[in-house]
Order: sequence, then C-alpha cells, then structure tokens
Amino acid sequence: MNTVAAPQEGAIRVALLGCGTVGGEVARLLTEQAGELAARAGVPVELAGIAVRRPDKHPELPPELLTADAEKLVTSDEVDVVVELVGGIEPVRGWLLAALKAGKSVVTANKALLAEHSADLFEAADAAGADLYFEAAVAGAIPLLRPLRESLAGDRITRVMGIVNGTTNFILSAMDSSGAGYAETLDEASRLGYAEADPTADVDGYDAASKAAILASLAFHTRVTASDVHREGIADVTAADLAAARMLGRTVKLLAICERVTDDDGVESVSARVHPVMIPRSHQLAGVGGAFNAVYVEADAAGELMFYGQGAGGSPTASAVLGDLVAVARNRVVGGRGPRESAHAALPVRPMGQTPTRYHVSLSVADRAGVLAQVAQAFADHGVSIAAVRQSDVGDRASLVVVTHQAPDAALESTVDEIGRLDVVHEVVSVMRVEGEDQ
Ligand SMILES: NC(=O)c1ccc[n+]([C@@H]2O[C@H](COP(=O)([O-])OP(=O)(O)OC[C@H]3O[C@@H](n4cnc5c(N)ncnc54)[C@H](O)[C@@H]3O)[C@@H](O)[C@H]2O)c1
Ligand SMILES: N[C@@H](CCO)C(=O)O
Ligand code: NA
Repeated sequence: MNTVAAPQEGAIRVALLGCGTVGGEVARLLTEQAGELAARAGVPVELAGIAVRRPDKHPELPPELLTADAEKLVTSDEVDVVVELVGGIEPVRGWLLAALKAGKSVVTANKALLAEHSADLFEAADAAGADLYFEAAVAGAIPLLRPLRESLAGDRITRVMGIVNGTTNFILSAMDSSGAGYAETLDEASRLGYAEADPTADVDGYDAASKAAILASLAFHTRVTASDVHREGIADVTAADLAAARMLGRTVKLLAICERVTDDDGVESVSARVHPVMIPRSHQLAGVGGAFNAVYVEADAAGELMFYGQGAGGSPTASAVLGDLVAVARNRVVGGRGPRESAHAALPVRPMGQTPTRYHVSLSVADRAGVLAQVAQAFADHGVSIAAVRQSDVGDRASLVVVTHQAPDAALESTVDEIGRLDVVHEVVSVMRVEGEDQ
C-alpha cells in the first residue's frame, strides 16, 4: 500500500490524520467539493494520504491513500498541510511538532493538545514559517477563534462567557425539559458523535476547560493552560438542583467564563473557570438547547457580541476545519502567513478562590424563630452580602433560598460550609453559582 498518492501539478497536498466522526466528513467534503474549494483557495486542495489506526476498517476510502503510519506521513515531501483529527496529546503532539519543523502547516481540532502545548506548537510554526489554525477546537462550526485572533485584534476584550461543550448541554437540556436520565442521554450524545472518545472528558468538564484555556489565551493575549482553569463538571448536578432552579424560573448550564479582572489598585489578571451555573430562563443562554453552543464576547469598543451555532458533530466541525484549510491554502498561494501566537500581555492567572462570583443556596431548615437570623449571620461573618431571600414552609420545616451579591468564591464556599454545620439547618439542598441577574 502506498503512503502517498501521485501529486497533482500545483496542488496543496493534505495529510489527513484520523478519519472518524470529523475526519470522515472532512474527507468526504474535500472530495465532493474539490472544484469549489480549488476556486476559493486559488489552487487545488487534495488528499495526499489518510492515517487511521486500522486501514482495513475503511473500505469507503481509496486504499492507495490509507496508511497506519501517521509519523511517516506527516513529514512526507508530498505533503504541504497536516489536518489532525485524531485527538489526545500523545502521540499527536510529536507528529505535529515534526510536521511543523518540516515546514508543513497544521490544521487541528484538538483542544486537549492546544490547551497544554500551544506555546511549543506556535514556536515550531514560527521557526518554520508555517501556519497553525484550530477554529474547530472551540465551539465546532461557530466562527469564534478567527474573530478573537483577527477581527477583534484591535479591541480590548474583557469577558468571554458561554456554553462550549455540546455533550453536557445536550444532557442538561434533556434532564431539564423531559426529566430524561443522565446515563441514557450521554449514550445518545455519543451515538450522535458529540461526545469525546472518553466521554468523561465532557461530563467532568475537561473538554470545556481546554476550550476555556484557548479562549482566555486568545482573548487576553496571555498563555493560559488547562491546569490554570478552575474546573467542575456536571456529574454532581442533580434532579434536585434542576427542580430548585425550575421553581425559581431558572435553569442550569455548564458555562466557561473567562474574565479580565482588575483589582482596586488597577492590577489586571485573568480568571478562567468552568462550572455549572444557574441562569434565569429569560437569559439568552437558557434557550440554547441540544448540542448547540453560544458564546458572549464583551469588548471595550465593540460592546457585546454573541456567537451561536452547532458546537459538535462531524459535519459542523468539518466546516470549521475546511475553512482553516482554505485559509492555509490561500496563505501559501500568496506566500503569506496567518496570525501567530499573541501572548505579549502575559497577565497573571487569578486563583478561583479570589474570583468574584455569586451563589444560590437552597436550604432545608427548622421552621422556628431565629433561624433566618442565624443563617444571615453566617453570611455576614464571611463578608458576604445577601441579595435575596425566599422562604416557604414545607411541613415542620422551611425551605430557604438565599441568593448572594458578588463575593470572592472562597468566602462563599466557607459560608456554605459553616451553614451546613448549623443545628437549625437540616440539609443544604443545592448550591450553585448564578449569572445573569440584577440582584
Ligand atoms: N466529534 C466532535 O463533535 C468534535 C468537535 C470538535 C472537535 N473534535 C475533536 O476532533 C478530534 C477527532 O474527534 P472525532 O470525534 O472525529 O474522533 P473519532 O474517535 O471519531 O476519530 C478518531 C480517528 O483517529 C484515528 N486514530 C486514532 N489513533 C490513531 C493512530 N495512532 N494513528 C492514526 N490514526 C489514529 C482513528 O482511526 C479515527 O479515525 C478530537 O481532537 C476531538 O476533540 C471533535
Ligand atoms: N465533545 C465535544 C465536541 C466538540 O468540541 C462537545 O461535546 O462539545
Ligand atoms: Na469554532
């Protein structure tokens, strides 16, 4: 079996690594739309080889293009661009560094790799004068990284917040609307091609944390890695949380929130976090259902922008990959390059404990005099100001819902710990951060 097919005169030659959910769609569209892509890129864009784990499992692909040897394919003289759709960090990191060092440009959807090693990859791309594009790595089909890297390069971004994981949004939407079970909905998300190969990456928030690291890096011109991002998944979101939210006209979403925080003394830092958030049903993010993603960007001059669309799935993700591929081809045609790494601001990353957040706390308490005062005192002792309290009687107990004003996350966390230890509190029913309300 040949690793590389005979080249077509003048064409940009593509090595495709991985031909699964996304790679399969890229291969299909590259073939079906070859004429259009050539017209848009200014040069034919053709497959030079496809690396998969098991070539014998792909009867749908031209056998002369298939190989199991990705390492050899990426440095082949017949290849100009490597499109990586395998996923994971090793061995992919080594392949892409080798490709970049050999002067090949790289297009990848691999957020896990970029969130840890983008500095090395950009450095290798720079040294070789090659391109590194990764629009598909965050929010699938939605053009989001190109706007951050290019369209908003002249503005000062203050906040990027939104739903960036399709699988968890699919699960939370189903739990909320139909009361569907967690496990069966996750299986459905995997079947539809939304979930990662190991879906714990989705449900435990790793995928969204990688995306938050990429978004914060681009928005704030600072290197932010996945380990800098505070991460909580949806595994602990219970039917009780969703019910508590519903009673108050709210719902629960897993949000990535990246902020530029300025201290009283004017010192700037970056905060990046991923966790479940209670938002009002009137909030625009509440209406984002299924595997759709939506991201708000706030910038000084532009104001508020919203990006919305399909964040996962083979075909939508392939759209972003092909857009990057056309950009690389166009750059090659004119002898230019796409944007390089922009990390000049090098802002410090603020720990989660010092990040200002707001909490919603739902308690089951004894229904007698002085209980509210004790609970309120615990908030006051930690310097946390209460925005709203709602009490309703349930038999000999009372249900108490407290929503706070903004306070450092660590102060809110220790307040909840203390409240949980009060004799008058039978149970802390639900604790969740809130967004999007004037309290
Ligand atoms: N599925 C989505 O909705 C989606 C969306 C955005 C980004 N992504 C990212 O795109 C990438 C691919 O995701 P996917 O859903 O298509 O995965 P997938 O599991 O469907 O496909 C992976 C492909 O990689 C190949 N592969 C695995 N190990 C290999 C090896 N050692 N050598 C050669 N080939 C190998 C497999 O044969 C398969 O063809 C991942 O980085 C993922 O995070 C996926
Ligand atoms: N598993 C990811 C794929 C898109 O990056 C998700 O569910 O959002
Ligand atoms: Na995108």
